[in-house]
Amino acid sequence: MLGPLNNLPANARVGVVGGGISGLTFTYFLGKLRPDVKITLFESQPRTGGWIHSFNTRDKNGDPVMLEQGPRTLRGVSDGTVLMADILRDLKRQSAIQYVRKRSKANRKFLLDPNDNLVQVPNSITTLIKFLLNPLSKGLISGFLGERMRSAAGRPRGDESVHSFISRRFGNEYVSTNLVSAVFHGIYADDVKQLSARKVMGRMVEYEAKYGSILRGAKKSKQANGRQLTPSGLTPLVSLYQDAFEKDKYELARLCKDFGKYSMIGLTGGLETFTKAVSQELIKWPNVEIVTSKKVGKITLGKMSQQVTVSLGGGQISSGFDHLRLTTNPSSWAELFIQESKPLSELSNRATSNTVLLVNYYLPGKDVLLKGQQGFGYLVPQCDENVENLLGVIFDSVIEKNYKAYKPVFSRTSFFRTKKKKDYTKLTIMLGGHHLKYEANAPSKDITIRAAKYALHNHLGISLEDLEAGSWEFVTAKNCLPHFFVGYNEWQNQLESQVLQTYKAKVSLGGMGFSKGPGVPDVVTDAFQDVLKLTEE
Ligand SMILES: Cc1cc2nc3c(=O)[nH]c(=O)nc-3n(C[C@H](O)[C@H](O)[C@H](O)COP(=O)(O)OP(=O)(O)OC[C@H]3O[C@@H](n4cnc5c(N)ncnc54)[C@H](O)[C@@H]3O)c2cc1C
Ligand SMILES: C=CC1=C(C)c2cc3[nH]c(cc4nc(cc5[nH]c(cc1n2)c(C)c5CCC(=O)O)C(CCC(=O)O)=C4C)c(C)c3C=C
Repeated sequence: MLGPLNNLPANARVGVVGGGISGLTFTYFLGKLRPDVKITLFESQPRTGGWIHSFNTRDKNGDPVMLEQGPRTLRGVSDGTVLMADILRDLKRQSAIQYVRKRSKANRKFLLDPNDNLVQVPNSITTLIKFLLNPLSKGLISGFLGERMRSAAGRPRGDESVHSFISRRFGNEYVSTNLVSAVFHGIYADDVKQLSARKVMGRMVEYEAKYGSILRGAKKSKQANGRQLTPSGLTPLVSLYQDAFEKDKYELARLCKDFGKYSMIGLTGGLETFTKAVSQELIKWPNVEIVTSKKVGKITLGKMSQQVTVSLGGGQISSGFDHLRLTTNPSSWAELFIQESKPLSELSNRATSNTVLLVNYYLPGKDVLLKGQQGFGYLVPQCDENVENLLGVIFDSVIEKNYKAYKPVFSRTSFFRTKKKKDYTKLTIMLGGHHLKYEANAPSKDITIRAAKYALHNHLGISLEDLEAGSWEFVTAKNCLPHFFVGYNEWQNQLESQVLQTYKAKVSLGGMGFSKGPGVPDVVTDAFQDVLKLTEE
């Protein structure tokens, strides 16, 4: 949240809407910094964790298997990841942390070319040559060579789409539709022609505004900044965290240094290991109450008391909050604000979101991915014909097999060799996203699994026999990602200021739609920053 927030009075009551990682970490930071504050967290589902869902099931042989039905990895170079690792250490769960090295096979990413072949995103001279020879690279060399010379005069005053921005800077539309669109499928499940350049590539937009070119800006800012660390080896935000919680500087500096070297971080048992550990901790705290299976409805502000009330369905209400934190998807807020302010509710109506169809495939006893296919997974650009509405496929088994256990120097290492696990294939096929906007209803489970099989057979050459021999799971992640439309930042500022005004700075906005980015580390950082604002003296 960009705006200022009121300081919490002593013994204040705070409500938190949403028990995903945003709501849980907000509650954790606040409950720890201010034990006098009584916090109630409301979650509409029977479980906490939100989109973080490591689903424990059994394969066809009855053996246990964990399938990620949401996020699975965290950026290494990220303050939020450092904060999460430190929380795990506090909860004595740091042994769950694992990482992927930058040079690991699991860090190889592929794109699907128009002939349904995988082409590797370059990480060496050989892969660069292959990549440049692929039809997907059309316009890339000329685009790059001319980028510095290309005038910024056509720059619009306001926002524009990612497609428009990239096409202007690279002097053709191919770079956007063939390459950039694939990357944005793998973060926002969205269409480059509908995504806000300012929201999702703000830094590049700033480079153009300041230096007239993305490449010139990137060079200048690299020379100027690098990764900024304080003299103690902490980033500015981790330094604030260290100060707020009186943490050991050296241990945090070690995390910042180590994680900066890793391409991604995961957790044994899946990312839900984190949200479960935090939930289990919070239920022990006397100042925290977690209320599950309760959907927050309308939010109102008492005229006399100036305290916030929420309705919980069936005529139930919960009142007397000095502050309410919203961490849910902005596309559901119009109905929350309707009773307090119609204009605010109407403004919220502008928010929409994307739905992802998620299919998990698990085959025990065999790795069906070829040697050249071993990597993180592949993404599908918008230029591909793509009858399946595929966004991309993640190769979970490759990631899992290439994880290394994170062992800080001061922890004890095991001298016992771990037993070699049996081979297997685990893939997550992600479909839908913006492609679904043109369909009246999301396709059924059967149709979606059939589309996933078709894609795996055609793109990876997996035999129909192996596909039939595996276990299949399907989940519709309905409205799981905010749609960052052109003009989003302006809308966000407007909505924030109207919320602050309407609810007298007693309601704050967090979660994916209001953090710096949509990733797990971003929402955790955002939760911490807003807790600081509420508790600063
Ligand atoms: C398919 C997919 C893959 C992803 N992959 C990655 C990845 O690899 N790396 C990464 O960093 N990020 C990834 N993300 C993003 C990541 O999932 C989010 O950053 C994170 O889960 C956001 O957490 P949250 O708490 O803000 O929101 P949510 O997880 O959406 O939690 C919100 C909670 O609020 C509850 N709720 C909703 N309405 C109400 C109401 N009215 N009253 C009470 N409760 C309510 C919901 O049930 C939910 O539990 C991915 C997202 C998706 C969908
Ligand atoms: C290469 C295959 C990938 C597919 C398929 C994919 C699908 C997918 N991802 C999201 C949402 C997010 N992904 C994020 C990070 C991320 N995703 C991939 C690759 C694929 N994603 C990589 C290599 C990474 C970076 C590594 C990591 O940070 O984990 C993020 C976080 C972005 C951030 O800034 O931190 C999100 C969010 C969706 C919705 C999706 C469905 C198609």
